[in-house]
Amino acid sequence: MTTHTTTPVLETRELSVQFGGHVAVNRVSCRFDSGTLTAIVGPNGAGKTTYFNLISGQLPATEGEVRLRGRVLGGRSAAHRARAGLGRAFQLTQLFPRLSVADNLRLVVQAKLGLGFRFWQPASHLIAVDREVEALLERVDLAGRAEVPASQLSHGGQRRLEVGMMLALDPEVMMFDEPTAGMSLDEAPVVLNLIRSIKEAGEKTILLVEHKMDVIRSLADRIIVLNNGTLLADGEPAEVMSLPSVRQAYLGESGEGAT
Ligand SMILES: Nc1ncnc2c1ncn2[C@@H]1O[C@H](COP(=O)(O)OP(=O)(O)OP(=O)(O)O)[C@@H](O)[C@H]1O
Repeated sequence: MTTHTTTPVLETRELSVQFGGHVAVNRVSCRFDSGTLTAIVGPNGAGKTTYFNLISGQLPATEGEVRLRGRVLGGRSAAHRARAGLGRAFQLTQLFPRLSVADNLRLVVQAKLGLGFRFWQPASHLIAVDREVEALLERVDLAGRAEVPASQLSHGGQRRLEVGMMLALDPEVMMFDEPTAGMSLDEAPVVLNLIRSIKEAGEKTILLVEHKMDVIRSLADRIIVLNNGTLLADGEPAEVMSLPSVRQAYLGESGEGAT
């Protein structure tokens, strides 16, 4: 049995949720450390997004706990968990569609800096906010679209803006649920390179739900495999993906997509 001497950044213990008679996530215990990127994989309906929802507080657990730096988050709301350091790039639910791209980011930056939404601010605060917004626009490759309403961005642009909003919060834990889904071939690398650079900086704990094997191979230090809500395997990517039980469950008996 592995013994752990340090407190992980994030931990789930026996985390479970049941919908009616169906156990969608079943006693999943996992630890996630700083500077690591863990891919959460599994077949459709395995419980990946539900596991994310339990961690981020979108969904209350039936049993078990989520701990951030050792502290049980209990029934804390998603907003509380975000403030505590659990960030998630949502799927287009956080944007203010009529506000410009820059203003969407500005709202988050102001909230993060504790400036709220007061109209009158010292000039030094406004300059700091503008600088931060400009840097974020560059990072998500939206500098050229800064004044466009968020609703007019492409799907991929909106998803990049959401990533920017999560970066603006600068949470300790960053959760990405299929971050390149629906993106064009030239948009996806922007997000993948961004995730890679965050990982290489080594300060964040990154969780990634992803189906694409090439993305997983290029980014993940570790894979956890869910199947029918249960943790099937946990370890180094090549090793885990070669396990017969994983190939059977995740890739199907044909082994399609295994390479
Ligand atoms: N709110 C809910 N009410 C009832 N059942 C739910 C709810 N949310 C998820 N489920 C069920 O829980 C199971 C896990 O769903 P989940 O979306 O987490 O799977 P997933 O691994 O993310 O799948 P996919 O790869 O297709 O996105 C599925 O059987 C799903 O139908």
